[in-house]
Amino acid sequence: MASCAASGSPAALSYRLLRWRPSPICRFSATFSPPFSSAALDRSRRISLSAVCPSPLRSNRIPLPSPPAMASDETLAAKEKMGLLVFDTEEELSVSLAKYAVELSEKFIRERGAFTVVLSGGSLIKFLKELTESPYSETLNWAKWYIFWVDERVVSKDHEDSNYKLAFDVFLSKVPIPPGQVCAINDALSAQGAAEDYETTLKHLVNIGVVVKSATGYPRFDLMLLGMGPDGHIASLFPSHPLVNVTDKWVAFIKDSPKPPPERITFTLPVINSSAYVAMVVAGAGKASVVSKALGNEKTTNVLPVEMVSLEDGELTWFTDKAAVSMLRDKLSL
Ligand SMILES: O=C1O[C@H](COP(=O)(O)O)[C@@H](O)[C@H](O)[C@H]1O
Repeated sequence: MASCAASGSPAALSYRLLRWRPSPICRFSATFSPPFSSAALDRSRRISLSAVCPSPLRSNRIPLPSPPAMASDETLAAKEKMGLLVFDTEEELSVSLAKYAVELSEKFIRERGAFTVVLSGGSLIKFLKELTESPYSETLNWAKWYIFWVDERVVSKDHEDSNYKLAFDVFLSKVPIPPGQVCAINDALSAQGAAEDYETTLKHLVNIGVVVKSATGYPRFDLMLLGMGPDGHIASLFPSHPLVNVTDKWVAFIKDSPKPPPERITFTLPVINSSAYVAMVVAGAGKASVVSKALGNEKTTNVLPVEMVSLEDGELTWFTDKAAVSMLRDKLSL
């Protein structure tokens, strides 16, 4: 079994009694014309907000460009629900991401007594460091957090390639989330076995109400923290790989990942798209051209996995830095 023991804990069982009621999704309704900005926005261009939506969840979001005339209704709807935040520095990005996570943590714990958070590996993890420091390290209700991975490399948990190890070293070892609520893969299994086992664990957590079930029957995580590779991959869903089309599984496995190591497990796209909130955390010039393709308004035929993120009933926010949006900036005249 995947290593989280939440299934047996009394705390987890008590969630069975709680009913999920969808909370109002924060929509970005205010508009402002950027000067291209960043953390300065955080301080000086804060948009006044309605009471239902605390600030970092929707402030400072730069409206994305209008989709092409040929765009489908789905694309249009997805873009309407997207927001883009641009920061001068990675430090400022981390601070804003921490505030965002804190507000969502408070919201979900208040509403249903638990907060389910899905991590990626890679560069995303360094942006969580802020959460391990004061004041968040002391004030957050870590006992109610449940941690999952959107993808994992099929290696032992102490291997340098392990997404679990990366998250543990930088984040999890520094905050008091109960170990039984950290759902890592069973690293003794094959790729297929680990994917099936992780899905079984998720199904159990859905059954006992720790993880919410979406209207379409997939697990609906409260917050998914995604990274994006320079090729436009998210999780272990790679461009042109058949895994991007899988809809009959929650967790799939791959043995020919173009990025090493080759064996991995990954949430499928419908699980990602069932999330309540997704933060797409992308920094650095190496990702500028893919950011430009994903967020620009040109019509292209080769749709990248990152462009397939289109939440059913949730809110997607891009947390970026200036370097990552450098090519988009020209297109948008920011
Ligand atoms: O292999 C992976 O890559 C992506 C992107 O990583 P990054 O270092 O370019 O941000 C990551 O999101 C994923 O979890 C990981 O397994």
